[in-house]
Amino acid sequence: MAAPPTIPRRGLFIGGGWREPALGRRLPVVNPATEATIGDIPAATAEDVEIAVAAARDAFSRDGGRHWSRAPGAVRAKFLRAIAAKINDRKSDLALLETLDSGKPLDETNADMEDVAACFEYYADLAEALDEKQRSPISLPMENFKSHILKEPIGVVGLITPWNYPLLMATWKVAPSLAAGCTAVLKPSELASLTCLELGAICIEVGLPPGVLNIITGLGTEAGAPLSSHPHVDKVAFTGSTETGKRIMTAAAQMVKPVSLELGGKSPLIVFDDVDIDKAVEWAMFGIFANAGQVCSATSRLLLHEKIAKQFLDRLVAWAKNIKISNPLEEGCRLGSVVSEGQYEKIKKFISTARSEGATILYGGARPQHLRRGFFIEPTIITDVTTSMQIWREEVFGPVICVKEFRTESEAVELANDTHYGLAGAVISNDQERCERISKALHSGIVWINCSQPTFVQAPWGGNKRSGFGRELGEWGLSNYLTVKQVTKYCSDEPWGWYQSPSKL
Ligand SMILES: NC(=O)C1=CN([C@@H]2O[C@H](COP(=O)(O)OP(=O)(O)OC[C@H]3O[C@@H](n4cnc5c(N)ncnc54)[C@H](O)[C@@H]3O)[C@@H](O)[C@H]2O)C=CC1
Ligand SMILES: N=C(N)NCCCC(=O)O
Ligand code: NA
Repeated sequence: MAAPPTIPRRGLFIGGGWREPALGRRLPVVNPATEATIGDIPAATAEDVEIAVAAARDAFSRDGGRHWSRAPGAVRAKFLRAIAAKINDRKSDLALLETLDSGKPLDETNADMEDVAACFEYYADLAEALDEKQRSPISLPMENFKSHILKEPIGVVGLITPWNYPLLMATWKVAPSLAAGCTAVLKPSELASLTCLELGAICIEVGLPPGVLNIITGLGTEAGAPLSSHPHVDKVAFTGSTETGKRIMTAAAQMVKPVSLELGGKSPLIVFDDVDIDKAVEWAMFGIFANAGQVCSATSRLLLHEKIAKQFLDRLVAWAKNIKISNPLEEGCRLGSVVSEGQYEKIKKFISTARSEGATILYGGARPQHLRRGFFIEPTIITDVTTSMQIWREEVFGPVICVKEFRTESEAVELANDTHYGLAGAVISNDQERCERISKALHSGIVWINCSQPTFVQAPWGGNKRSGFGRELGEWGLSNYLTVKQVTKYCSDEPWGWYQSPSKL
């Protein structure tokens, strides 16, 4: 097991430097795998939001935007690449900090740090490519006119992010918004902010112009809410719960401020009877037990063809028993703790409600016996589920999968779409045409075929229905932070000639 590092004591990152919160308050940092308090983070309030937004506004318009918002994309790309390089240099200490803060297995946080660096690199490329896309002509039906397009940064953006992939979810917003030329105020989750604060330290090291990125930690109600309603914030991008998403959209609506929302999910995984059972079981496990199921796209509803259901569940239980559940710093850990006591209690409540509604806890459902402290929950498999049960309808955000059987393809699709959410869906079958049909029939923004969860920075990410709207990642992620301006020019020497000219006399 790696030695725990000391937890850096940071301030709020505003205007290029550290600053104590106006009210001087701090919040404890809890390691959920040990329940120990291991440090603290600043607790920003509306006073700090004012200062951070002012710093971002100033950075947006300083020197007419010459050094950032109107600079060539290549200038911004240099900073994004420098950040990526620092993330790579510090990969293992960042992974360790994030594991201590969130309970995620070290192998997962290491992979996440690689994704963080790759995301900064990717948007550096897109920032450069943006220069070539400027002034693209629009063809008009009148030759007296010429028109072209400018893609401009939307302004100051508020980025409010969750704890499940603390630095990665922040990066999905920070990298494209800075690539676009926006300046930003990031508000990470109070449950896991350590690595986002380290991003502030990295911004200092690479000499990012002051105020381009500001990072304020604190509670949602105290720091997130004033950010989402701030009149000088031009857009809010949010990932988190559907309830908080509604609040943010309501606050933003008062100023007709655009929002993009990446919210909860209850995504299905459909398994047909023509599959290699063990391969399919492993994807089903990855879809719900990776990151202890605290994934918005987790495939938490398993739909099994009745012909293979029994055999599949036997193998699923056998594989689940084999998962290494341990302190997330231990080598080979595949299931750490969940993020907090609150989340732990919430998951246990979901399991007890399922039981009292008549479902069967086929496997798991409790604290692993060998772990006395920490917010650990066994991988949990729930059967005998009806479509009116809470466990079928609501997002658990824990290592809990519920199972139903189906007979026909159309029944599978109907069950899969029986949800208010629409983030992701997955199908496993050897019949490629069937997979194609199902990928069209699922009401979701993401479909995985013969897998669940692999995520690539190049491909669009986001949902439908109550999973939100807007797409992150890929070129869509950049468009989120750009506005499109048309510039139309009259280029004839002739007068317009609509009104009659008065006589000259
Ligand atoms: N879709 C996803 O990726 C996530 C979904 N969730 C779901 O949400 C449940 C609750 O978890 P929370 O951490 O409480 O999620 P949350 O949605 O409240 O938190 C996400 C972010 O929003 C901020 N926030 C909270 N209230 C706010 C407000 N009124 N205005 C502006 N910002 C606000 C939080 O401080 C955090 O930075 C989880 O059990 C899970 O079901 C949680 C995290 C991520
Ligand atoms: N990096 C991977 N594999 N997944 C990201 C999931 C993002 C989310 O929960 O919103
Ligand atoms: Na924590």
